Amino acid sequence: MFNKLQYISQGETAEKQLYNIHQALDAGCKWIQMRFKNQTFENRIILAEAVKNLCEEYLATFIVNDDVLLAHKIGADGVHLGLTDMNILAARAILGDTKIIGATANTFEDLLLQTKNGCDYIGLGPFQFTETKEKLSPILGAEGYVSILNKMKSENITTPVYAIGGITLENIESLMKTGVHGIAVSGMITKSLQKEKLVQQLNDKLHADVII
Ligand SMILES: Cc1ncc(COP(=O)(O)OP(=O)(O)O)c(N)n1
Ligand SMILES: Cc1nc(C(=O)O)sc1CCOP(=O)(O)O
Ligand SMILES: [Mg+2]
Repeated sequence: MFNKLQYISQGETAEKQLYNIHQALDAGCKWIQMRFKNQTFENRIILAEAVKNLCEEYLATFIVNDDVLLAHKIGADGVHLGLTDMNILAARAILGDTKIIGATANTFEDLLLQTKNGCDYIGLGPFQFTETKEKLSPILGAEGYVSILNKMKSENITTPVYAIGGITLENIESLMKTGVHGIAVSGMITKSLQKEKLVQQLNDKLHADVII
């Protein structure tokens, strides 16, 4: 089963991205999504190669945001695709069955479509406002997760769901109670001055027994 904590990278330059990813790995993150927007393919491939090597060294899973062809070219562990990115079926045809394909959802209808198309996990959000992403979909709040996760249960959909968007340490308990498998975070880890302690605290909360 997938790790319960996914770190999504930040950084205006390739150097800053690599630094942030290295810090997250040193702090104990075992799943990295490289999110490096508005860059040339060449810049992204240079960074992706370096991140792939680093993740191999740290025995971490490495997925690429948005770009199926880049993920395929460098042999990443997978991709994360949003509602306006490449379709999951098309991505599966390129990457095959062994690679991870994550998909974004904001509603139960999105989730139904993405799971029918065979994604491996869902990134469901945003939980709350975040400055990390522009053009956010409507905010779900804890109630949104309860409603969507309950519908999933009644339809016997078992694809793991990751909560995303503005998540802080204080939110984890209530989010885990909704039945999500884990969380995907960017700002919280990137900005932390005590990353190792934070990742330990996150993992403790993510692995605590919750009564749903
Ligand atoms: C785990 C996870 N969930 C959701 C997203 C958002 O993907 P997308 O909607 O394609 O937006 P961008 O990240 O591409 O701006 C994600 N990246 N990861
Ligand atoms: C990349 C992304 N996607 C979102 C969605 O709702 O689909 S929210 C988001 C940003 C996640 O970063 P942070 O933890 O800093 O808020
Ligand atoms: Mg995208």
